[in-house]
Amino acid sequence: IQSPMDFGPLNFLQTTNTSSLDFGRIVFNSPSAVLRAQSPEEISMLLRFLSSSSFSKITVAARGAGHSIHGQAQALDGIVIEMDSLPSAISIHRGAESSPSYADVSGGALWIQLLEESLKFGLAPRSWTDYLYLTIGGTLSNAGISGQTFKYGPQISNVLQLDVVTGKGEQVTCSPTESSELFYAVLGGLGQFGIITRARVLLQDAPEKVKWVRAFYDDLETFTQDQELLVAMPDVVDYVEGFMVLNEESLHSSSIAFPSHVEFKPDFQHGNVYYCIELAIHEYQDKNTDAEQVVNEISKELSYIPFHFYTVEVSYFDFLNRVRMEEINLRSRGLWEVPHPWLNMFVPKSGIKEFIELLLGNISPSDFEGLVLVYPLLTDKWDANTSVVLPEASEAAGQEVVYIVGVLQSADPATCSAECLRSLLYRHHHVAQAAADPQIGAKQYLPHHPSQGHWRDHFGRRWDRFMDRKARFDPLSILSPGQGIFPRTYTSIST
Ligand SMILES: Cc1cc2nc3c(=O)[nH]c(=O)nc-3n(C[C@H](O)[C@H](O)[C@H](O)COP(=O)(O)OP(=O)(O)OC[C@H]3O[C@@H](n4cnc5c(N)ncnc54)[C@H](O)[C@@H]3O)c2cc1C
Repeated sequence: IQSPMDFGPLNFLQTTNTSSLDFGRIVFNSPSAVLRAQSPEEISMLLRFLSSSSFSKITVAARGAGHSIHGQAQALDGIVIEMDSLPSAISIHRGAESSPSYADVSGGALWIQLLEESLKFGLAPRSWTDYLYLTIGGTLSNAGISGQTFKYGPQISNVLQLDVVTGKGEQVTCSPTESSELFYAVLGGLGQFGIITRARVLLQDAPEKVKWVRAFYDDLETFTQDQELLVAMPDVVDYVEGFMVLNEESLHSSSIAFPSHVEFKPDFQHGNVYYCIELAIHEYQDKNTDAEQVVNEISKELSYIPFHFYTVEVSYFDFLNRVRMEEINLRSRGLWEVPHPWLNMFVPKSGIKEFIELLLGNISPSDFEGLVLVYPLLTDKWDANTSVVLPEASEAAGQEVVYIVGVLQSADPATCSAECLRSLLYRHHHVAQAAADPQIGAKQYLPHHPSQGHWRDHFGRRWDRFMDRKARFDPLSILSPGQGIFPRTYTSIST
């Protein structure tokens, strides 16, 4: 950028503390300028200018909360738009008989803000992420998954309408019936087709309380069988997740938000690994629900290690905001702002055993720092028109169980040097590559790939559609360069 004045009335900052930083702390690409946009019109003005200037090589990344791992919201020598500068503009609409309740909310607002606002009306979104300090636009650009996904689908299955500024600078309102190609492209679209400035998110009645259960297992097969039993009961169960218990520390750190004394004392010698199922049942004061009884009945159906079944009751807000407690704890120990070489994979049910073996062969369970999440999703709750790709075998088979495995590892520089971090990244890359083999048939969630060839493999038979959508909505490849999918094109287009 020669001078900020080149862009007329837009006010640029040279840089901010956050524009080259993300949660991963692995990639630090500096932009040339930062726009703290005040309105979608400013974003549109910038993108219109860039796509009509034939000399421009400048790229643009929307930055939500910057909770990516590999610089996906960064723009080397380009422009970062910090989306938190837009007014959060949350408005709640209560539905009548046949029309659903929904919220209109800025793409730059955080899910926690939407939760706080909607709870004032006794309403809340149906589908969540585990952590709420992420933006609406950031998670909708990926999928947005958590323990409710088996029941309601990912967050991208719970959106009625979007306002988007395309790579050409056009401001478009889109939905399943209006500019539907753009609507589906943007959902799970990795920021490649447009910038989400407003989303209309489905709401439902919020429960007051939640019965939150943890049950422990000493073998993978029983653990996954019980998880699959639970996701087959969407009428009674509201949330299902699970995690691996690899060492004492992982047992302790995962229990911070769970207010119960857990008596479980596993023996980690001889390479033993344990598992924990987490489930929740909503409690509504004004509906005739007896969550306690539901929990009792469910406990009879499950095959956990005898007696290691723990129940607590917490407010719905505290339940949804549980990871915040872990964040506060980790921050107090200086362990939040450290590198995070995370790997997330969708693994078909048929390959989960082999995948866990592969993973265990490539991590060191005794000193693993962080959490490994393992829980099932049901593919029929995902819309194949969106840009997310699930494992292809599962897509073909209609309703099917796919596991999400989240290797949420921390690399504290005090114990893990730069060399150690490189080695963790290398091992995760190796796991991702080996698991993509048809034998397991896994695909990355929140994907990160080193070359366009890898991206082509990632998208598989959906690659042509992804490219067509790019040509249509961001033909100069201006948007989200940090994903590393398309190189910037310099020729101008007529708009
Ligand atoms: C502690 C933690 C917990 C997490 N838990 C979960 C979880 O439970 N489930 C889950 O699904 N994910 C989870 N994630 C991952 C998270 O959903 C993604 O990293 C998501 O991208 C974060 O949103 P963000 O606002 O920080 O996005 P950013 O990192 O800022 O951006 C991500 C990508 O989206 C683009 N983008 C950002 N805003 C917009 C917009 N408005 N319009 C278009 N493109 C945009 C960016 O350019 C970038 O390419 C977690 C991450 C962390 C760090």
